Amino acid sequence: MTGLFITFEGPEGAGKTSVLQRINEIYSGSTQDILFTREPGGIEIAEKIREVILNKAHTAMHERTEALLYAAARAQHFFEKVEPALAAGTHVICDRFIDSSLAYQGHARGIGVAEVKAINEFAIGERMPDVTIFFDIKPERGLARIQEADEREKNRLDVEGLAFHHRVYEGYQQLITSYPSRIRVVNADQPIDVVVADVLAILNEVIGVK
Ligand SMILES: Nc1ncnc2c1ncn2[C@@H]1O[C@H](COP(=O)(O)OP(=O)(O)OP(=O)(O)O)[C@@H](O)[C@H]1O
Ligand SMILES: Cc1cn([C@H]2C[C@H](O)[C@@H](COP(=O)(O)O)O2)c(=O)[nH]c1=O
Repeated sequence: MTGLFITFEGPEGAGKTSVLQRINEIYSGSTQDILFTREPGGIEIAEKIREVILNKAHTAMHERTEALLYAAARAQHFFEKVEPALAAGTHVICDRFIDSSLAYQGHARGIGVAEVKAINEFAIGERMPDVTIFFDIKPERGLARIQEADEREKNRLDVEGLAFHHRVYEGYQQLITSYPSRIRVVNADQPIDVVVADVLAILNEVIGVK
């Protein structure tokens, strides 16, 4: 049986990475076979593309270049790491996937959701996640968390203006309406232990208890 493909999505500072790390610790030593990974990145070639996309010095990057680079990183990561794991029966939990491209490049950058979906179909075919957990937090709250986190270096997208991050949030709201059975919404503006518990409840429901 193939594994389930689960993605975490949401605005900057929503807590996706922190919760993924906590879930990883909770599931380590369990009988469940789960691979934790992230986009853009997750494997060497895609991590190199990540450095190019997120480098703050690359202010001249055209939005179409950006969309194509995310799709290229996704193709490499998907075919090299995600697809083989799913085929071997391993569940995959990925920090960001195609919905990020649809919300950030398609909606917030203004390229168009259908256009960005089309280049991603070229990159990875029509594969969508089985389940997506949306970490719901208003952009101001998420960005404030990042500002407070001294250890975190701000990347080229973090430093976009608030209006951009509002459009990202709006893009995600449209995706939630478009994919009501796939996208599950968790209130990410709660203490991290509560967010972890809410995410675990969904994971236990879809992949079984740890
Ligand atoms: N529930 C929470 N309450 C308060 N602070 C939190 C919570 N979850 C995460 N944080 C803090 O917020 C900051 C951003 O968290 P994290 O990197 O996990 O978010 P993210 O969704 O992965 O962000 P990005 O997509 O921008 O990388 C970190 O400093 C983290 O410690
Ligand atoms: C996959 C993907 C990501 N992005 C943006 C979202 C974030 O600003 C960065 C990734 O940084 P993180 O700390 O790992 O969350 O990239 C995007 O715009 N489009 C995408 O497809």
